[in-house]
Amino acid sequence: MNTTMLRSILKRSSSTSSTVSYLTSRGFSSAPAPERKVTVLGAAGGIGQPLSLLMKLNPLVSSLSLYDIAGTPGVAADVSHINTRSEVKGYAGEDQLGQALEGSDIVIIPAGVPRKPGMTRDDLFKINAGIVKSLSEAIAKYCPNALVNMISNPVNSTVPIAAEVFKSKGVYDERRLFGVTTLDVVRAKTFYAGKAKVNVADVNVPVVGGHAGITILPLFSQASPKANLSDEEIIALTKRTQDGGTEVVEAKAGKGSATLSMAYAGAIFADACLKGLNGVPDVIECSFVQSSVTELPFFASKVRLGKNGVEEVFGLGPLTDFEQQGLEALKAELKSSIEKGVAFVHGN
Ligand SMILES: NC(=O)C1=CN([C@@H]2O[C@H](COP(=O)(O)OP(=O)(O)OC[C@H]3O[C@@H](n4cnc5c(N)ncnc54)[C@H](O)[C@@H]3O)[C@@H](O)[C@H]2O)C=CC1
Ligand SMILES: O=C([O-])CC(=O)C(=O)O
Repeated sequence: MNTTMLRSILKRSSSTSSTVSYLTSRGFSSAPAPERKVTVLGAAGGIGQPLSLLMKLNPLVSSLSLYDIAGTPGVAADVSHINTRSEVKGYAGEDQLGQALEGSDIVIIPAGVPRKPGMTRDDLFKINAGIVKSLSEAIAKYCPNALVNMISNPVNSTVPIAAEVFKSKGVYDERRLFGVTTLDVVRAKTFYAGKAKVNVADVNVPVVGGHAGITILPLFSQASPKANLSDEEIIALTKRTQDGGTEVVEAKAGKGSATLSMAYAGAIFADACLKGLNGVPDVIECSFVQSSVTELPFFASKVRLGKNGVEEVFGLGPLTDFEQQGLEALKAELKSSIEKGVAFVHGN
């Protein structure tokens, strides 16, 4: 397939979603944009590979660094043949991690094990906490100013782990650490559009809280365009959004969790970070960040992205009784997941 054909296919599909505009409106040309290095840690994995592809398509990226413990030379060679702006380099094994990270503007982390049916995201803590801790130590050493997009689960704990590592190394800046919750927003938009029978490209739904089960709180009362959905429909949409990850885990029946939709969501979020860094105004996404929106130290809500990362954390806005109950109900679990991450770094 040549570039013209691919562009025309993407153009047609873009009529259903404005969020892929970076793939379409700017086409594949090298729009004048500053040099930006994006590094993917876990680039040979189920998320890492399609995410690397999507980042290769992003004209805001000038250097794409693909790191994994193994398998990255092949992924990098493959992706590097795509005729877009960025130069691609693959790095495999810990002794190449420093080189992979040096000079990064954004580090995206989908490294770690995924769920199998019957597991919760917290069941991944045992393995992924250690992976995230050692990768965060390397980020602190080699690219302490990078924006970190944490995908590895359990996000509710891995983000606090990264924060504690950065604090212990004296490089923590809360504006530069993000838990990627974009997939919850992507799902909420899709499910809402289906139920409300509105064009999915026009839909916006904030999703707040965290990224596991009931800690995922979509605010359908703030969804646009407005639709007249019954209480039962809102309850069902909320539950489906909260269980979206499990829906995929069960459908994949032991072969992992969401990878393609997550790669899409991760590419959307990284694109928003790049736009913010480049000074594009009013870039707003939901993300799990250090927060004073509630009494919890980390919380997902809408944030404005800018040249320093998070420029503004937005409050929750008016909530319905149902959403208020959901908010109160999620706090205990989210608090204990955050504390578990903090305790892990401090060895207790
Ligand atoms: N935030 C979110 O919304 C979502 C998060 N996830 C999470 O993303 C993570 C990755 O999922 P998949 O890509 O499906 O898993 P996968 O197993 O297909 O890929 C993970 C990759 O990480 C690599 N890896 C392991 N240790 C590493 C290390 N120390 N340094 C660098 N790379 C390392 C592995 O070699 C593998 O290539 C999981 O923890 C999963 O739960 C998945 C979907 C959505
Ligand atoms: O459910 C999982 O384990 C992966 C994930 O975070 C998601 O798909 O939202």
